Amino acid sequence: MAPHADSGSANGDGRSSGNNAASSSDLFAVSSPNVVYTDSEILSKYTYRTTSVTKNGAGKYVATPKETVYDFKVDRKIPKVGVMLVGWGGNNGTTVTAGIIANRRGLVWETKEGPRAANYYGSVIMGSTMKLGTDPQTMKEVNIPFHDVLPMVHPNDLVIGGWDISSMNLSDAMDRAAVLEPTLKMQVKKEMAQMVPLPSIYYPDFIAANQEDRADNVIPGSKASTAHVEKLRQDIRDFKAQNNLDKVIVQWTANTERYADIIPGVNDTAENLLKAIEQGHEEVSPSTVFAVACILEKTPFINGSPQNTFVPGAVELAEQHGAFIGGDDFKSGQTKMKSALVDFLISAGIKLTSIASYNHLGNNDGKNLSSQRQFRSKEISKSNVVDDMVEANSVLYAPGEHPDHTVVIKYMPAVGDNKRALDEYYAEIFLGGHQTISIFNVCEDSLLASPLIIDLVLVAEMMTRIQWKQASQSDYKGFHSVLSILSYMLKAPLTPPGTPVVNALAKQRGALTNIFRACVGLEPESDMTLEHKLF
Ligand SMILES: NC(=O)c1ccc[n+]([C@@H]2O[C@H](COP(=O)([O-])OP(=O)(O)OC[C@H]3O[C@@H](n4cnc5c(N)ncnc54)[C@H](O)[C@@H]3O)[C@@H](O)[C@H]2O)c1
Ligand SMILES: O=P([O-])([O-])O[C@@H]1[C@@H](O)[C@H](O)[C@@H](O)[C@H](O)[C@@H]1O
Repeated sequence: MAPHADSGSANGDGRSSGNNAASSSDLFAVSSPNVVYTDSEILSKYTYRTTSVTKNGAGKYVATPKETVYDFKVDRKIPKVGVMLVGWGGNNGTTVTAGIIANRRGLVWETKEGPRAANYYGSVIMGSTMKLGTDPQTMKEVNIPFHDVLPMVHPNDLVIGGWDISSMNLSDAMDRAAVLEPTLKMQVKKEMAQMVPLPSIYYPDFIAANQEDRADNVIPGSKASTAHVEKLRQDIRDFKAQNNLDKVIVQWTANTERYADIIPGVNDTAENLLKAIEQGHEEVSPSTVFAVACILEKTPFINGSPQNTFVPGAVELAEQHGAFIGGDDFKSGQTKMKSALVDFLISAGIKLTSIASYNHLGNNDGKNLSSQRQFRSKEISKSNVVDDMVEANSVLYAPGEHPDHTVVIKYMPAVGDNKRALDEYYAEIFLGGHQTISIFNVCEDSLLASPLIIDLVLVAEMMTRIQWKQASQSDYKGFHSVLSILSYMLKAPLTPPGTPVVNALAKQRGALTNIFRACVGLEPESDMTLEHKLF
């Protein structure tokens, strides 16, 4: 039976934006000489204001305000978009698929707390708002749904497909995942039973040996090959054609792999990586093969897991082909909390001295992470999330000084997908005092990660329709291949080579918000509210 994708047709009484029409925000228009709406584009002239800081001969900082004028161009036509998940049959893959079907059909289901209706809670794009501005009469803030700031795809309209080394159809896999209420599952299982993951590549050494019993849906070959790259490229082309799509976005939500060694002559450059794949080098991981296939297909590829999929050769290849990549590791619960709490403590002048992060979970992800080499990938992504905030505060921390930080993950099958996260934050406060913050956080991991999968698709796709140039230039071009704008959804944000990593959650959200605002000629969100102070 040919693998089936989710239909993606926006029917039923779920909300849909209606595909393939030039979309204009019904909610607002910007009235400015710097913003022009045509039928197909939004053209805006944006003055980007920053402060350049240098040191003079006396070692004193000199802060110089700087202005750069950019022209942005947004394609208003909302395309028909497909998303292909690697690891489609997993907890996240089945959950996000069921969630989109439930929203598209406006489903309601009974629970012991009463009826529950489909929603997109936990999606920053679908569940949050941004300040548009202030009403001059009432002096009150006017906030709009984040999704309405630019002509973005609606998740109800996404067509879903993907690959898995497990042949289980999505309905049985949803049962295996044990994430959703039976009263919801019974309403979507018929559609999901028709969805069967495409066979995938499987190189046993990269994931835990305990995953072997799932691997009954495998493309022949246990190491990288050009044939594997070409097969995956063909899969993408077939999916696009079969579903009459304008675009496809691919996301890795398969198991966490061990780190790949970075080997000069093997994966350090684009040329060497392609040659290593051709030669079947055993240090090229399945996720890197997927990344290469997507780059060559100019299909955005996002890594939702912590392994170093984007070896230097893969990044260089993406840059050469002008293809978008993003990652790493969905920032869903314990780490999301950490990236907000650490920012709060340190920016409040409280000297955080130790962070103990423990969690246990019982899903297949936890089973895979019970293997040391796969855990190490996750330990890295969960540990580095405080670095930027610590380094930014030289009042509290001497160069090289940082809080103690430990990460522990244990596999406890009994709790399934409902991860228990226990954190202790210990800090020095005024006059030798201490503050101890203990958090017990039950994260239903797949219900927290699935909305991020949606956000990553919507933002990555939107970025394919945004171009820029400096006012003095003639030709527009796309953003850099490494989509650091995705950082808010990721634990270990990938950034263009040589650029800094920002983990502070508020800064990440600010970047996403203000870049999208700039694309319609609006100034960054400012909480100065001078209009409420200077009168
Ligand atoms: N809150 C979260 O759930 C969360 C947060 C951050 C990161 N992640 C990461 O997301 C990934 C998926 O999480 P999950 O809970 O869905 O895990 P899961 O184990 O339920 O699903 C992973 C799926 O990937 C499949 N798979 C493994 N290797 C594959 C390959 N080479 N090609 C295709 N499919 C393959 C497996 O058969 C399985 O169905 C994990 O790497 C996890 O660490 C999850
Ligand atoms: O909650 P969070 O730190 O963002 O991320 C989660 C970890 O706490 C958990 O141990 C791991 O199994 C999940 O894949 C995910 O990474």
